[in-house]
Amino acid sequence: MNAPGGNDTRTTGTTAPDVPDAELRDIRKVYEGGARGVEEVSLTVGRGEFFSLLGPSGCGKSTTLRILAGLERPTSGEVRIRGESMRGRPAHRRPTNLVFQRLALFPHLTVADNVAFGPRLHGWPRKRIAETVRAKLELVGLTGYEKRHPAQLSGGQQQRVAIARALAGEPAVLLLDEPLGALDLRLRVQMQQALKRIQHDSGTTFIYVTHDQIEALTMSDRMAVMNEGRIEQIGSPAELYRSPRTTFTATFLGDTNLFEGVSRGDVLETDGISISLPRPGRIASVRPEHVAVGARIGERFTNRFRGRLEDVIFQGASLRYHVRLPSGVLLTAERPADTHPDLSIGDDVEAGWDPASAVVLDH
Ligand SMILES: Nc1ncnc2c1ncn2[C@@H]1O[C@H](COP(=O)(O)OP(=O)(O)OP(=O)(O)O)[C@@H](O)[C@H]1O
Repeated sequence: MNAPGGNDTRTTGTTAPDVPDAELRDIRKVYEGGARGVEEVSLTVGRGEFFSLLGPSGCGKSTTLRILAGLERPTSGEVRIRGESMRGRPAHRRPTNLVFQRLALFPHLTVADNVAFGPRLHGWPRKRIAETVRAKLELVGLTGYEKRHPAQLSGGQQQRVAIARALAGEPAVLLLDEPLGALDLRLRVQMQQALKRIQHDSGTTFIYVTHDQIEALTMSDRMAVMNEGRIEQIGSPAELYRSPRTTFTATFLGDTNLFEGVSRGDVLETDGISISLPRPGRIASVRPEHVAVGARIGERFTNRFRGRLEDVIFQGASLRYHVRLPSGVLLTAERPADTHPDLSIGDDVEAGWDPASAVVLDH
């Protein structure tokens, strides 16, 4: 039987396994000239976690990552890695490594020599270097490519070499800044799965910056949604998707029907309609997949309205419906394509949802 939190066999060194791999405490960064990078960012990333920083351009993701890496000094606050303060410690002496969108592979070196570069610089014994190169290339699925040069590899393969190289020095935390941003969509999806597997198999903690919601939702164990230099919410993808606390998180992670109005007990008066909520509140979010639509829908959808079907959008596995209510409110519903009711644009339809599927938001 393992001690609490002590079931991680991947622990290296002498640090207690329950010490988180990375901690940011009240980090604030004001750039020279006064631009605000981040404000009051605090987060804790555990051993072997795949943790993402997600948010729109300029929200402070890269600033946060660069502060962790030691490439940027915080104006205030503290960075700890495996329990140790990183204050005053330069990037090359931190147990972290960085992978960027733009690869920095050495074009004149072979794949094996690229991966061996860091360990050689640190004077590792030859046998250990050879074993590391073998193991890391196996990890990223590039056994047999040792003697090739970067120019002889596809974009995805080059990115795998960059990951193998970044993992060669056994960093405590691998920091990845939009590493798949330059790849086309198909390759990107393939590489997302590959990266997730590499992270899992290596047991290394990954902190991953992306502005792509799907990427963060599909890859992360936990994630932080960032907005204007602050963290809006931290949680597992399912928690954040199902129970967003703010309008920003609800709308940034997937689509939603948002209602804002006057709260009267559990009823929200909004834009000429009244809807029942699971608890009192002024703002509520209802995901399209929770909205039923049909000529008639069941009694259990107590929030039930008649309207005009304005649009039916085929999305492959699902259909998206837009229903305009007489009050002008537009409801979006999404249903599996194989269960779609026989409806045409212009039809008078019912749309509605069970009050329990609404989420009341803070602001
Ligand atoms: N070197 C710098 N000097 C001044 N301001 C900066 C600097 N780097 C970033 N900023 C500002 O800090 C804020 C956060 O930038 P940051 O690059 O961290 O955002 P981001 O979320 O990574 O954005 P993107 O997805 O576009 O890379 C922005 O307002 C940006 O203009």
